[in-house]
Amino acid sequence: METLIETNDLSISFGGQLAVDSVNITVPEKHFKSIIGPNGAGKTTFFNLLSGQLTPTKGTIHYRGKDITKFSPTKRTREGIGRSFQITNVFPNLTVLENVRLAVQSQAGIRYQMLFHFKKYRSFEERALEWLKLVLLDDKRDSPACNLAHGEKRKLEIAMLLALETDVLLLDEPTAGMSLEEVPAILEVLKRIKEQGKRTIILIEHKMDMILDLSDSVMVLLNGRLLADGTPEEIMKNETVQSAYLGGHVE
Ligand SMILES: Nc1ncnc2c1ncn2[C@@H]1O[C@H](COP(=O)(O)OP(=O)(O)OP(=O)(O)O)[C@@H](O)[C@H]1O
Repeated sequence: METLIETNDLSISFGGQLAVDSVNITVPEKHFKSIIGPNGAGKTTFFNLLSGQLTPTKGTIHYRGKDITKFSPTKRTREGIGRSFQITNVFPNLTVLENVRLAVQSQAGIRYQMLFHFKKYRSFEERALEWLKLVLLDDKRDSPACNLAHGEKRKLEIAMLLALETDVLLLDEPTAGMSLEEVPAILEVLKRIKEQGKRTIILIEHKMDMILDLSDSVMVLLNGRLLADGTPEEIMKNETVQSAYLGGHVE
């Protein structure tokens, strides 16, 4: 598989403190990589470096062999790296379907065109419905977005991200703030996206047990440094990971 993303010596410091410290990773195409680590380990900062919200103090990021270290978030999305919150905010009074349709239109590059042919509009809507089906939210297609439960809103965000058709999906804790009942539905959505076999997924997740099955690899950050990077089995067996992050209590 072709390497999609490669970081070299990637580092950023805030006020002299290294939040991400010389991280080297490679992510192949169609790979599912999870990032774990305790609070303050640097996971979100690392994500912000990948998506372009932050510029590194040192090091580089390559995407398909191209140096994108200085690219803006918008330019990175155009290149193929999508992150859910880069999407224009969900419009609360529009329906679920309309929100996704707008994301489809945006991907087609006609966001600012007020009038277009009805047939084209229908094809955008059909495409939007496909994304809604993939995230198991098509039954809510006509609900205003503001009426969705928290878990459903996260599904909507994922559908809108999918609609941008980027090769890479950066998902920052999709289950955050969810009730226990809502978590399996998001897991199912992630599984479906993975099974489609089209995207490379990089995911931050605190609920480690839930992502082990899905992940091709797991990277562990601690104090900004890459403590380990390997298959879920390797990570679970890794003694440094067990003592440093898991407190030695891995079943
Ligand atoms: N903009 C910033 N300015 C100063 N320090 C920052 C900034 N962003 C992050 N940090 C610091 O960098 C370190 C890593 O934070 P980060 O949010 O990336 O960790 P995290 O692993 O995502 O944590 P959590 O699991 O709690 O979200 C922390 O010490 C944090 O205080």
